[in-house]
Amino acid sequence: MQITQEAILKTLSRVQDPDLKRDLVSLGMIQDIEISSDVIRMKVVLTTPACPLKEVIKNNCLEALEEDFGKGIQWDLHMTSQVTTVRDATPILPEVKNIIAIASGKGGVGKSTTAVNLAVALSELGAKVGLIDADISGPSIPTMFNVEGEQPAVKKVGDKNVIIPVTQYGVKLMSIGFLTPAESAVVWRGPMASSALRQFISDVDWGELDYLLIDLPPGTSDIHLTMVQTVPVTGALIVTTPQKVALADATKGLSMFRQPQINVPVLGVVENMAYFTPEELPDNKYYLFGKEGGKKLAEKYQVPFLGEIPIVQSIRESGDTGYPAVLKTGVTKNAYMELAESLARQIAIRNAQEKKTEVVEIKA
Ligand SMILES: Nc1ncnc2c1ncn2[C@@H]1O[C@H](COP(=O)(O)OP(=O)(O)OP(=O)(O)O)[C@@H](O)[C@H]1O
Repeated sequence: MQITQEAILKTLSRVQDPDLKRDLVSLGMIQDIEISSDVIRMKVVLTTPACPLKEVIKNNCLEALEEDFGKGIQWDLHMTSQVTTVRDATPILPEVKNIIAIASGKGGVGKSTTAVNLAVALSELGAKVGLIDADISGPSIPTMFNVEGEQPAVKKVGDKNVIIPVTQYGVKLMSIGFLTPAESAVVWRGPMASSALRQFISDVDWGELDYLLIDLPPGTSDIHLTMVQTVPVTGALIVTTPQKVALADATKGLSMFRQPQINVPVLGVVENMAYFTPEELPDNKYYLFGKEGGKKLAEKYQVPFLGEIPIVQSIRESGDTGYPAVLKTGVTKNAYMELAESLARQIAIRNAQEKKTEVVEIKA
């Protein structure tokens, strides 16, 4: 068969993205085909740099091309990515593609730890990432990133002052902890906390981001409502531990996002502290809080189960010293990297299959 752009596209229209269940050509993933006498180059544009199926897709393309055009041709497939979005260009966060809420029902289940390690993992995988610490009365992000005491700069854009986020480990950060001394016990009234979150969303110079994660306070609160009233949230990740009391609260959290008037897609459930493992013996697993509670919750509510994070001493130490566990090697790094890939994958699936989220309007 003669090798033309049309012929190549026809061949590759047989190859499907395994997650999106559509062919690569109609998804616009095959770009910039260059045919020369010794090599044929093209870009394969994936939906996220964190795509765990990169190799599978590449091999499927090469197989189809060889099948149609025979062996002996040198194909150069440049696997690249452009994170997808369903957001419109709005005045609020126009360059932010996906806004992801990290929520839990119960306090202390490791929501902030998960948010921190996910943000760093996504950045390590090549995405542009921001993280808002929306836990206004108990901010922990500055400590977990070892940036306590940092003060974000302010710059003037037109007649408006905008805050420059603090950047650490490749992630842009904003937290009330940067604006109030850590030891001062600020009692935030609901409206003040809500206005702080609104400011973090609209008065911070976030620039271009693939993923902006919002680490919410536990439970369901005014802050949750403020978030969904201020920006359209792409989806929510629910963090839980396996024991019954945590699962009952996680169910409430999950149901809140699903209420018809809120209607934020739940991207999945992650089970933190799923089992204890000594780092030097990662095959030894002790199910201190019961087994597979998060998984069963995900099954019951028909949302994806995105993975298990074990209890490991170094995860706690990493939080306290401000050097996220995902930056170290070993069992914890792998767990968080896999979780980041699963989350990015669910965001791409959600963007391909579901409508954009609308900002919630509360009628008086
Ligand atoms: N997988 C884990 N292994 C070991 N320790 C963990 C793990 N996950 C979280 N922790 C530790 O548990 C404690 C609570 O975690 P974290 O602050 O992330 O919880 P949270 O759900 O965000 O809490 P809050 O309700 O205050 O928002 C911290 O000391 C943290 O280091």
